[in-house]
Amino acid sequence: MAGPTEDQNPVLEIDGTLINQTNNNNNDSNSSSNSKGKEKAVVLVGEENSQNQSDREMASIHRSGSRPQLDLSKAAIQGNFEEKDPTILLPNQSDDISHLALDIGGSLIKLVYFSRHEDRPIDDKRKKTIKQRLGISNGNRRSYPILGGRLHFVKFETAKINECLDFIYSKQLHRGGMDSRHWNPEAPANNDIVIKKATGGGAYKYTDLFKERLGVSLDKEDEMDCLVAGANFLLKAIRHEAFTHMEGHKEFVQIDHNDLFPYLLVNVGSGVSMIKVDGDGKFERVSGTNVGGGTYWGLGRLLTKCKSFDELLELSQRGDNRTIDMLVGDIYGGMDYSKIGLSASTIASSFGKAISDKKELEDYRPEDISLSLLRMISYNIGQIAYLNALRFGLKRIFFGGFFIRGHAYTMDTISFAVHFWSKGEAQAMFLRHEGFLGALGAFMSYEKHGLDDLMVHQLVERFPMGAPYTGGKIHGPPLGDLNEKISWMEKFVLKGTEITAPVPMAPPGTTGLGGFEVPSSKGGTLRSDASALNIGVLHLVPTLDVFPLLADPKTYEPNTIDLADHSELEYWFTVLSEHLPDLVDKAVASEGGTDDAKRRGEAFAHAFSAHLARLMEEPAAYGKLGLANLLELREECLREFQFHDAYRSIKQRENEASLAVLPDLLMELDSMSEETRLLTLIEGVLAANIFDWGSRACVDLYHKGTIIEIYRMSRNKMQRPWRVDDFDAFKERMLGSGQRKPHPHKRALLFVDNSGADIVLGMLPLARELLRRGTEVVLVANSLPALNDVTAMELPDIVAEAAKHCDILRRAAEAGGLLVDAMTNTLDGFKGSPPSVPLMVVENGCGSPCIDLRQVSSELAAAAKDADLIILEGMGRALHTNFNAQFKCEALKLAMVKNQRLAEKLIKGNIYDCVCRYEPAR
Ligand SMILES: CC(C)(COP(=O)(O)O)[C@@H](O)C(=O)NCCC(=O)O
Ligand SMILES: [Mn+2]
Repeated sequence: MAGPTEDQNPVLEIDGTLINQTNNNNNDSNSSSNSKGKEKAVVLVGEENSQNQSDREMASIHRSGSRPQLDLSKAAIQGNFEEKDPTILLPNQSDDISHLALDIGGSLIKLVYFSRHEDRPIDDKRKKTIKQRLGISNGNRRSYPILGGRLHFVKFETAKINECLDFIYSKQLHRGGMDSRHWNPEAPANNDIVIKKATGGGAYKYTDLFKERLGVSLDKEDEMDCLVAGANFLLKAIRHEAFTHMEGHKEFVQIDHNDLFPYLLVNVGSGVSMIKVDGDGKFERVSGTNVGGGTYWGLGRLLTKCKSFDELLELSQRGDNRTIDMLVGDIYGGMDYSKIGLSASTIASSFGKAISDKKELEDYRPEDISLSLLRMISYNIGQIAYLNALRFGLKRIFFGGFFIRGHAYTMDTISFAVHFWSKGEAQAMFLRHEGFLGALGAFMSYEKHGLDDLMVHQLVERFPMGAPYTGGKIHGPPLGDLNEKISWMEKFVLKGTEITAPVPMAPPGTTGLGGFEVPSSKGGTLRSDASALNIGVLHLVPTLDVFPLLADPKTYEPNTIDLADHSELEYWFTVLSEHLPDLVDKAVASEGGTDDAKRRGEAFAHAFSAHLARLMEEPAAYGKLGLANLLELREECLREFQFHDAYRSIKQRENEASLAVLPDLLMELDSMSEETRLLTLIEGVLAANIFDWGSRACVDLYHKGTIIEIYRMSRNKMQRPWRVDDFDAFKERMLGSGQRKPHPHKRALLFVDNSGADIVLGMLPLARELLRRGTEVVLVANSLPALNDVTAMELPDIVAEAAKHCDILRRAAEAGGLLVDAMTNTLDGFKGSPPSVPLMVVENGCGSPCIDLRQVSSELAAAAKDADLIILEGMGRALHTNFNAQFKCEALKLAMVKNQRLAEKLIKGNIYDCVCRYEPAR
């Protein structure tokens, strides 16, 4: 396995005698007080050892445990229908508010429920002023309450309906909250009759049981209506919902919303329905077959004595159908029937060998019987589906229903049949939420819930760990609190395999040439919840938007590195695994190092490792996987175990130390010519980007020397040309050439990265230069913490501190609403100047070191409208993601590459090389 190598060969060397001197003097920020200019700038980074009281007491950020609910301050609005994104808020209600719909089938109960977790609103002045400044109106899009919350998918065996009822009860999903038609937040929780939407035969069969046990009346919805509504919703709203599966290879299909209809929906449950879908609510059941999942299970049970569907499926993994199926080769003496295109291995007759053999049932292996049966039924469904697609001229066929269960072999077999009969013209596609179409459709039948209006960028899928149900499969009673979640995690770890063991999936080539080979994953056991783990919780975040300056959102791909390449996946898997112990230490320290924090730290490590293991086994398990997703998953996992900001004290210390040397740096900059200053500023950004606690090589450096050494050395390494060096083009745009003086940019969006030197000594001075030139500056920072990245919440204080030493920053921050009280006593002598262009701060909508510009905060989208320059800074935002992104306006991508492998791969360079990529407007 390839592993990180850069720390064995560090290219960056620290000179002088202080290299091995452990820097314990964390408070030594005064050592810079006499320094002038960059050579003497002293900023200290210490060991992570002095978690002091004030750190612990620092106000923690109370946000959603997951993707930020971006408009928390509006939470108080409560149903003002004029607002763009009004939220439903129950006063005095601080817990989850939940709603549900059910699909009660013959074998499984599928439950979709919604929870709205109420976050404590933050009194964030920045938000109010930024909204005013940017003129974010709350006008148009919606005229009714919108869901901001989460959609959960859970399933139970119908035979164990009591477990389902217990679950509903313990989650209080049976209580009020909506009437039969629409959300009704004002409805008293103890309504006498509560009506819940349900579909499937069980909605009739179990009416009384629901009434008796939960006091709930089931409002029946038509099954076909629900299937179609569910499928339409998923195909429109989830980016990586549909995929093809051929010969073990899974590929996600980007569905164009405007070109979705018509399609054939094949729902394979106990029986099979084939539905031609022409639009929302427009469909016709054109065909079906009684040979479906129930047939496989029923016949299989009789023939093999298997106790469950999953057991039967698992058997098939080890089967060889040639012992029981009659093949073309059996008839043609081992030869192909090539004249009509049939290979010797083609099944001529399912179970055909059984007629001629003088064998009894006991003489056949149950494994072979199961496989033969599975292929017979899958081919048959695939073939009938194709014929119906042909009949109506439909290009696309989507297969759903619980028969498929994400089972590689089943999907391959169906795909092969469609491919074979259509001669490659038609394609079978599968849905990640295959089993939940009906339940989702029933949920959608509540009017005016806003779901049908959600766009693909407003849904974020998350994969929680440490809950008793993962991706639809219940593993125990629901958990009341974090403590129970951790206990559950510990139990799982003790048990050993269940959640940490990867799911064995058939490797590529499952069906082999022509789809007629036996499964190649012999001996592997299919986990019963193999498919269940493939879906997470859908977070509905109505305030997310597509970044409007993307040149082409349709072709935009945030990730530079595709982890479908297994060697890449292995490499990054190793990097993240090796970083884990240090991260856990930091996380635990950030919570005061208590026993509780240690326990949570361990649970986090197990949960994250389990995710990594799962993804190593099947990279596409959670949808298309890029490096940005892995890095985000880590942050999400931390938040799930309530580590809100693992690097809080490090960030604070580095900010203070950097702010202490800022005046010297500014003074030095002001003494330079315009041209030298611009170069020094860009150098400064690149050099200061070395302060990155996510890079192993950098963290090793911090342990070897003081920050002044690192910073000085980093700046000394800045000789041009950089590995990617478009500085001259950027300079020409900024300063012109000869007599030509270019017009300044109107508004620049600066996507900032790390705290400390990175923001204070790198990006803020650059922002100041732009302001000085008359360009409005918007600092775009994370909504939630990730590593040592600076957040939008933290920035106003940093700017205010910096503004004490700088009149340009002060006036701009005042104009931008960042400073409420005008300050006096400024140091750099610009008093009496005219009002400044504003300096603003907006949050980007993410809590990750990377940024997916298809899903940003609405305030960033609003700020982007007038921007003509984007500056993306750092490895996460400018290299791992967006390195290849193209924009409608000018873009400058600045980063130091702090990983040897990435440097080689991306820029054919070495660790600590720099990227300064300038791209004119498209
Ligand atoms: C997590 C990061 C993207 C953060 O980098 P940044 O955006 O702060 O420049 C980067 O540190 C990273 O890719 N780290 C993992 C690789 C390594 O340890 O070498
Ligand atoms: Mn960073």
